[in-house]
Amino acid sequence: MTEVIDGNAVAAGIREGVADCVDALTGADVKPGLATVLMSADPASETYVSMKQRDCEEVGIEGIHVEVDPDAPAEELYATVDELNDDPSVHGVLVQLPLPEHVDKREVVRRIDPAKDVDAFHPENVGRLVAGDPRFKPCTPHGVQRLLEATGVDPEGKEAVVVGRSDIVGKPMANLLFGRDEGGNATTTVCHSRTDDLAEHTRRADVVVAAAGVPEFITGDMLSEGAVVVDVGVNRVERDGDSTLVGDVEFESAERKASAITPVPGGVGPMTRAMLLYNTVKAAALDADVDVPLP
Ligand SMILES: Nc1nc(=O)c2c([nH]1)NC[C@@H]1CN(c3ccc(C(=O)N[C@@H](CCC(=O)O)C(=O)O)cc3)C=[N+]21
Repeated sequence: MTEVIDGNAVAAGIREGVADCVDALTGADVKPGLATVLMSADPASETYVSMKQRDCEEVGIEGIHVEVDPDAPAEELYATVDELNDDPSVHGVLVQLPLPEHVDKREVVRRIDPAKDVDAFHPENVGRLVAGDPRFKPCTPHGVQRLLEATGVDPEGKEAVVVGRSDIVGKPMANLLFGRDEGGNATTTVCHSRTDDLAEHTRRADVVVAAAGVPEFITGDMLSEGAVVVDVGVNRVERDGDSTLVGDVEFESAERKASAITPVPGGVGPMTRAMLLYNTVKAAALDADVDVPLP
Protein backbone atom coordinates (compact mmCIF):
# COMPACT_ATOMS: atom_id res chain seq x y z
CA MET A 1 0.00 0.00 0.00
CA THR A 2 1.19 3.47 -0.79
CA GLU A 3 1.53 5.70 2.24
CA VAL A 4 0.04 9.17 1.78
CA ILE A 5 2.27 11.32 3.99
CA ASP A 6 0.25 13.52 6.36
CA GLY A 7 2.01 16.89 6.36
CA ASN A 8 -0.66 18.45 8.56
CA ALA A 9 0.00 15.88 11.30
CA VAL A 10 3.80 16.20 11.16
CA ALA A 11 3.51 20.00 11.11
CA ALA A 12 1.21 19.90 14.16
CA GLY A 13 3.91 17.99 16.04
CA ILE A 14 6.52 20.60 15.11
CA ARG A 15 4.18 23.39 16.24
CA GLU A 16 3.77 21.68 19.64
CA GLY A 17 7.54 21.59 19.99
CA VAL A 18 7.75 25.24 18.97
CA ALA A 19 5.14 26.12 21.64
CA ASP A 20 7.42 24.46 24.23
CA CYS A 21 10.26 26.67 22.97
CA VAL A 22 8.01 29.71 23.38
CA ASP A 23 7.40 28.64 27.00
CA ALA A 24 11.14 28.36 27.59
CA LEU A 25 11.64 31.84 26.11
CA THR A 26 8.76 33.25 28.17
CA GLY A 27 10.47 31.88 31.29
CA ALA A 28 13.46 34.00 30.33
CA ASP A 29 11.21 37.05 29.74
CA VAL A 30 11.53 36.85 25.97
CA LYS A 31 8.45 37.08 23.73
CA PRO A 32 9.41 35.82 20.25
CA GLY A 33 8.14 38.03 17.44
CA LEU A 34 7.73 37.43 13.70
CA ALA A 35 7.10 40.29 11.28
CA THR A 36 5.50 39.55 7.93
CA VAL A 37 5.71 42.20 5.24
CA LEU A 38 3.31 42.17 2.32
CA MET A 39 3.82 44.37 -0.74
CA SER A 40 1.29 42.78 -3.05
CA ALA A 41 -2.41 42.72 -3.80
CA ASP A 42 -2.28 39.10 -4.94
CA PRO A 43 -5.02 37.16 -3.10
CA ALA A 44 -2.78 34.04 -2.82
CA SER A 45 -0.03 36.06 -1.12
CA GLU A 46 -2.60 37.62 1.22
CA THR A 47 -3.87 34.14 2.11
CA TYR A 48 -0.37 32.76 2.80
CA VAL A 49 0.58 35.70 4.99
CA SER A 50 -2.62 35.47 7.02
CA MET A 51 -2.02 31.73 7.51
CA LYS A 52 1.45 32.54 8.85
CA GLN A 53 -0.03 35.08 11.26
CA ARG A 54 -2.62 32.54 12.44
CA ASP A 55 0.17 29.97 13.03
CA CYS A 56 2.05 32.51 15.17
CA GLU A 57 -0.97 33.06 17.34
CA GLU A 58 -1.45 29.32 17.86
CA VAL A 59 2.06 28.78 19.24
CA GLY A 60 2.39 32.05 21.18
CA ILE A 61 4.67 33.94 18.82
CA GLU A 62 3.90 37.67 18.57
CA GLY A 63 2.80 38.25 14.97
CA ILE A 64 3.43 41.69 13.51
CA HIS A 65 2.04 42.38 10.06
CA VAL A 66 3.08 45.33 7.89
CA GLU A 67 1.62 46.19 4.50
CA VAL A 68 3.36 48.34 1.92
CA ASP A 69 1.37 49.74 -1.00
CA PRO A 70 2.37 47.70 -4.09
CA ASP A 71 2.59 50.96 -6.08
CA ALA A 72 4.87 52.67 -3.56
CA PRO A 73 8.53 53.24 -4.43
CA ALA A 74 10.95 50.48 -3.40
CA GLU A 75 12.44 52.84 -0.79
CA GLU A 76 9.27 52.47 1.25
CA LEU A 77 9.85 48.74 1.54
CA TYR A 78 13.52 49.29 2.37
CA ALA A 79 12.52 51.68 5.16
CA THR A 80 10.08 49.12 6.53
CA VAL A 81 12.77 46.43 6.57
CA ASP A 82 15.22 48.83 8.26
CA GLU A 83 12.69 49.60 10.99
CA LEU A 84 11.99 45.93 11.66
CA ASN A 85 15.73 45.19 11.72
CA ASP A 86 16.09 47.85 14.43
CA ASP A 87 13.07 46.70 16.48
CA PRO A 88 14.26 44.47 19.37
CA SER A 89 10.79 42.92 19.78
CA VAL A 90 11.06 41.49 16.24
CA HIS A 91 13.19 38.33 15.92
CA GLY A 92 12.16 37.25 12.44
CA VAL A 93 11.44 39.29 9.31
CA LEU A 94 9.70 37.69 6.34
CA VAL A 95 9.09 39.73 3.20
CA GLN A 96 6.48 37.83 1.23
CA LEU A 97 7.50 37.03 -2.34
CA PRO A 98 6.84 37.74 -5.16
CA LEU A 99 7.41 41.49 -5.02
CA PRO A 100 6.23 44.08 -7.60
CA GLU A 101 8.41 44.32 -10.71
CA HIS A 102 9.82 47.73 -9.84
CA VAL A 103 11.31 46.35 -6.61
CA ASP A 104 14.72 44.66 -6.73
CA LYS A 105 14.14 41.44 -4.80
CA ARG A 106 17.84 40.81 -4.23
CA GLU A 107 18.33 44.25 -2.72
CA VAL A 108 15.44 43.64 -0.31
CA VAL A 109 16.79 40.25 0.76
CA ARG A 110 20.28 41.69 1.29
CA ARG A 111 18.79 44.36 3.52
CA ILE A 112 17.21 41.97 6.01
CA ASP A 113 19.37 41.49 9.11
CA PRO A 114 20.81 37.96 8.57
CA ALA A 115 20.11 37.16 12.25
CA LYS A 116 16.39 37.87 11.57
CA ASP A 117 16.29 36.23 8.14
CA VAL A 118 13.96 33.35 9.03
CA ASP A 119 13.48 32.51 5.32
CA ALA A 120 17.27 31.95 5.10
CA PHE A 121 17.37 33.78 1.76
CA HIS A 122 20.10 36.31 2.69
CA PRO A 123 23.44 35.59 0.96
CA GLU A 124 25.12 35.17 4.34
CA ASN A 125 22.65 32.46 5.33
CA VAL A 126 22.82 30.84 1.88
CA GLY A 127 26.61 30.82 2.19
CA ARG A 128 26.50 29.30 5.64
CA LEU A 129 24.16 26.55 4.45
CA VAL A 130 26.40 25.73 1.50
CA ALA A 131 29.46 25.83 3.78
CA GLY A 132 27.82 23.20 6.00
CA ASP A 133 27.31 25.58 8.92
CA PRO A 134 23.69 26.73 8.67
CA ARG A 135 22.21 29.33 11.02
CA PHE A 136 18.70 28.79 9.63
CA LYS A 137 17.65 26.12 7.16
CA PRO A 138 15.23 27.42 4.52
CA CYS A 139 11.68 26.50 5.50
CA THR A 140 10.52 24.37 2.57
CA PRO A 141 13.62 22.16 2.16
CA HIS A 142 13.87 21.79 5.95
CA GLY A 143 10.19 20.80 6.02
CA VAL A 144 10.79 18.20 3.31
CA GLN A 145 13.68 16.77 5.33
CA ARG A 146 11.45 16.47 8.40
CA LEU A 147 8.66 14.85 6.37
CA LEU A 148 11.08 12.21 5.08
CA GLU A 149 12.35 11.59 8.61
CA ALA A 150 8.78 11.25 9.94
CA THR A 151 8.06 8.74 7.17
CA GLY A 152 11.08 6.67 8.21
CA VAL A 153 13.01 7.48 5.03
CA ASP A 154 16.73 8.07 5.55
CA PRO A 155 18.25 9.47 2.34
CA GLU A 156 21.76 8.26 3.25
CA GLY A 157 23.33 6.38 0.37
CA LYS A 158 20.16 6.60 -1.72
CA GLU A 159 19.59 8.23 -5.10
CA ALA A 160 17.74 11.52 -4.65
CA VAL A 161 16.55 13.54 -7.62
CA VAL A 162 15.46 17.16 -7.17
CA VAL A 163 13.46 18.53 -10.08
CA GLY A 164 13.87 22.31 -10.06
CA ARG A 165 16.81 24.61 -9.31
CA SER A 166 15.21 27.63 -7.67
CA ASP A 167 17.06 29.61 -5.00
CA ILE A 168 14.29 28.99 -2.48
CA VAL A 169 13.70 25.27 -2.98
CA GLY A 170 15.77 23.33 -5.53
CA LYS A 171 19.27 24.59 -4.67
CA PRO A 172 18.99 24.43 -0.86
CA MET A 173 17.07 21.13 -1.08
CA ALA A 174 19.95 19.56 -2.99
CA ASN A 175 22.44 20.94 -0.45
CA LEU A 176 20.56 19.38 2.44
CA LEU A 177 20.14 16.06 0.63
CA PHE A 178 23.81 15.62 -0.25
CA GLY A 179 25.09 17.31 2.93
CA ARG A 180 26.83 15.44 5.70
CA ASP A 181 24.19 16.05 8.38
CA GLU A 182 21.32 13.84 9.49
CA GLY A 183 18.72 13.65 6.73
CA GLY A 184 21.39 14.07 4.07
CA ASN A 185 24.15 11.89 2.59
CA ALA A 186 22.11 11.03 -0.51
CA THR A 187 23.62 10.83 -3.97
CA THR A 188 21.86 13.86 -5.35
CA THR A 189 20.98 14.91 -8.89
CA VAL A 190 19.46 18.28 -9.71
CA CYS A 191 17.31 18.32 -12.86
CA HIS A 192 15.73 21.38 -14.45
CA SER A 193 14.00 22.76 -17.52
CA ARG A 194 17.07 22.16 -19.72
CA THR A 195 17.62 18.56 -18.62
CA ASP A 196 17.69 16.09 -21.51
CA ASP A 197 15.53 13.02 -20.88
CA LEU A 198 14.28 13.94 -17.42
CA ALA A 199 12.51 10.60 -16.95
CA GLU A 200 15.83 8.80 -17.36
CA HIS A 201 16.95 10.54 -14.15
CA THR A 202 13.74 10.38 -12.15
CA ARG A 203 13.34 6.64 -12.85
CA ARG A 204 16.66 6.01 -11.11
CA ALA A 205 15.59 7.86 -7.98
CA ASP A 206 14.70 6.37 -4.62
CA VAL A 207 13.52 9.83 -3.54
CA VAL A 208 12.06 12.41 -5.93
CA VAL A 209 11.49 16.01 -4.83
CA ALA A 210 9.30 17.79 -7.37
CA ALA A 211 9.86 21.55 -7.29
CA ALA A 212 9.62 22.56 -10.94
CA GLY A 213 6.66 24.92 -10.60
CA VAL A 214 4.81 23.13 -13.41
CA PRO A 215 1.41 21.63 -12.58
CA GLU A 216 1.39 17.79 -12.64
CA PHE A 217 4.77 17.68 -14.39
CA ILE A 218 5.93 14.42 -12.81
CA THR A 219 3.81 11.45 -13.84
CA GLY A 220 3.76 7.84 -12.66
CA ASP A 221 5.61 6.54 -15.73
CA MET A 222 8.60 8.70 -14.74
CA LEU A 223 8.97 6.93 -11.38
CA SER A 224 10.44 3.65 -10.27
CA GLU A 225 8.30 1.19 -8.34
CA GLY A 226 8.50 2.05 -4.62
CA ALA A 227 9.91 5.56 -5.00
CA VAL A 228 9.28 8.13 -2.28
CA VAL A 229 7.72 11.21 -3.86
CA VAL A 230 7.68 14.66 -2.28
CA ASP A 231 5.60 17.29 -4.06
CA VAL A 232 6.61 20.89 -3.37
CA GLY A 233 4.32 22.38 -6.03
CA VAL A 234 1.46 24.72 -5.20
CA ASN A 235 -0.34 25.53 -8.43
CA ARG A 236 -3.81 26.99 -8.55
CA VAL A 237 -5.48 25.77 -11.75
CA GLU A 238 -8.94 25.92 -13.31
CA ARG A 239 -10.61 22.50 -13.40
CA ASP A 240 -14.17 22.10 -14.71
CA GLY A 241 -14.84 25.78 -14.03
CA ASP A 242 -13.51 25.51 -10.46
CA SER A 243 -10.20 26.72 -9.08
CA THR A 244 -8.27 23.91 -7.39
CA LEU A 245 -4.80 23.37 -5.97
CA VAL A 246 -2.53 20.82 -7.67
CA GLY A 247 1.10 19.95 -7.14
CA ASP A 248 3.99 19.36 -9.53
CA VAL A 249 3.16 15.64 -9.39
CA GLU A 250 0.24 13.96 -11.11
CA PHE A 251 -1.01 12.38 -7.91
CA GLU A 252 -3.15 9.54 -9.28
CA SER A 253 -0.56 7.96 -11.56
CA ALA A 254 2.32 8.65 -9.15
CA GLU A 255 0.50 7.09 -6.20
CA ARG A 256 0.26 3.80 -8.09
CA LYS A 257 4.07 3.61 -8.32
CA ALA A 258 5.20 5.27 -5.09
CA SER A 259 5.74 3.62 -1.71
CA ALA A 260 5.04 6.99 -0.09
CA ILE A 261 3.85 10.32 -1.51
CA THR A 262 2.91 13.74 -0.20
CA PRO A 263 -0.48 15.19 -1.18
CA VAL A 264 -1.24 18.78 -2.23
CA PRO A 265 -2.67 20.35 -0.18
CA GLY A 266 -1.73 18.82 3.17
CA GLY A 267 1.85 17.80 2.39
CA VAL A 268 4.81 20.16 2.18
CA GLY A 269 2.81 23.43 2.55
CA PRO A 270 1.98 23.07 6.26
CA MET A 271 5.60 21.99 6.91
CA THR A 272 6.95 25.15 5.28
CA ARG A 273 4.87 27.20 7.69
CA ALA A 274 5.87 25.07 10.71
CA MET A 275 9.59 25.45 9.95
CA LEU A 276 9.10 29.23 9.75
CA LEU A 277 7.89 29.15 13.37
CA TYR A 278 10.85 26.93 14.21
CA ASN A 279 13.29 29.45 12.71
CA THR A 280 11.57 32.29 14.57
CA VAL A 281 12.03 30.70 18.01
CA LYS A 282 15.57 29.77 17.03
CA ALA A 283 16.26 33.40 16.07
CA ALA A 284 14.83 34.61 19.40
CA ALA A 285 16.82 32.01 21.36
CA LEU A 286 20.07 32.95 19.61
CA ASP A 287 19.39 36.66 20.13
CA ALA A 288 18.61 36.27 23.85
CA ASP A 289 21.14 33.47 24.44
CA VAL A 290 18.45 31.21 25.91
CA ASP A 291 18.44 27.41 25.57
CA VAL A 292 15.27 26.11 23.93
CA PRO A 293 14.19 22.50 23.21
CA LEU A 294 14.01 22.87 19.41
CA PRO A 295 11.78 20.10 18.02
N1 LIG B 1 9.33 35.18 1.73
C1 LIG B 1 8.58 34.13 1.42
N2 LIG B 1 8.68 32.98 2.12
C2 LIG B 1 7.91 31.91 1.81
O1 LIG B 1 8.02 30.85 2.47
C3 LIG B 1 6.98 32.01 0.72
C4 LIG B 1 6.92 33.21 0.02
N3 LIG B 1 7.73 34.24 0.38
N4 LIG B 1 6.08 33.35 -1.02
C5 LIG B 1 5.20 32.29 -1.44
C6 LIG B 1 5.69 30.92 -1.04
C7 LIG B 1 4.60 29.89 -0.99
N5 LIG B 1 4.56 29.43 0.39
C8 LIG B 1 3.60 28.56 0.89
C9 LIG B 1 3.62 28.12 2.20
C10 LIG B 1 2.63 27.29 2.69
C11 LIG B 1 1.59 26.89 1.91
C12 LIG B 1 0.50 26.05 2.48
O2 LIG B 1 0.39 25.93 3.68
N6 LIG B 1 -0.36 25.42 1.65
C13 LIG B 1 -1.46 24.61 2.11
C14 LIG B 1 -2.76 24.93 1.38
C15 LIG B 1 -2.99 26.37 1.16
C16 LIG B 1 -4.22 26.63 0.30
O3 LIG B 1 -5.23 25.97 0.49
O4 LIG B 1 -4.11 27.54 -0.56
C17 LIG B 1 -1.18 23.15 1.84
O5 LIG B 1 -0.37 22.85 0.94
O6 LIG B 1 -1.79 22.31 2.48
C18 LIG B 1 1.54 27.30 0.60
C19 LIG B 1 2.56 28.11 0.09
C20 LIG B 1 5.48 30.11 1.11
N7 LIG B 1 6.16 30.96 0.34
